[in-house]
Amino acid sequence: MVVHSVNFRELTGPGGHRSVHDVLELRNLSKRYGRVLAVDDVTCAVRPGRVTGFLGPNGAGKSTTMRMVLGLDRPSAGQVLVNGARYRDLRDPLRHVGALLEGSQAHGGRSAYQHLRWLARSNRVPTARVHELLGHVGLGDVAHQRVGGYSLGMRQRLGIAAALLGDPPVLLFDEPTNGLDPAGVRWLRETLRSFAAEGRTVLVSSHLISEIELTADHLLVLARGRLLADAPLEEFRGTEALEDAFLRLVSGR
Ligand SMILES: Nc1ncnc2c1ncn2[C@@H]1O[C@H](COP(=O)(O)OP(=O)(O)OP(=O)(O)O)[C@@H](O)[C@H]1O
Repeated sequence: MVVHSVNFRELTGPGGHRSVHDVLELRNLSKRYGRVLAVDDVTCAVRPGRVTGFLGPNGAGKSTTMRMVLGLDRPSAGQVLVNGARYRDLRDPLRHVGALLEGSQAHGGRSAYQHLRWLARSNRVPTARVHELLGHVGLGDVAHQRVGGYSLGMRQRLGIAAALLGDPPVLLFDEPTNGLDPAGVRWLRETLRSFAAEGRTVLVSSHLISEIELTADHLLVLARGRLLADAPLEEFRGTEALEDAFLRLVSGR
């Protein structure tokens, strides 16, 4: 599959809404599921103009945090603010926050084009952008095929296109490299870096420490729901390999 390198400024964005101050703030955020405290009093700001890597072992609370940002899960305490507003109070939310979450998929019976056009209409995004994005994420040739027949990597590309539809200043990606081939992984890395260079706020979770090392400027580390680090990557790593610094921190040694 051919993947184009993208200058997203060339795309037809809805425009006129980007603010250089689009910060994502988590304030004393907690989420409890029964006896499990999945997110435990997390306070931090995810800032624009850089890629923030979100690291943590399985079950650390990363996906739960991202779901709360998008209003898909209700915090047990605390709040999430996108540029000072709660997600549910945003008009045309896709124009403020774009997200690729695990398990967020298009209906298998629809084509990629139909899925994106439906999202675009419900968020007042011009249909022209759907055509452009499908080409840019490398799905132009299969745009009218049923999503049910797509490979994992193709589904990820569709999810990335959906996240970009509203040209949002804030982007969340939960394990975005899942299923991507090496060219796709590189494309994604360059895409995330270019978003940060454009002044967007980019939060990306991954278990691939080496990939985060190549992509992120800043790190948030979560373990058992608690925020253990909020630091520039260079500072966090010090003289160690990132993997060693991370494993030492989360094991408490
Ligand atoms: N809907 C739910 N109901 C009950 N418990 C849940 C639910 N969602 C998450 N949890 C629990 O909350 C904790 C945090 O899970 P979460 O999926 O946020 O972690 P994660 O850091 O994204 O993990 P992974 O890296 O494995 O995807 C886990 O103990 C998980 O079992």
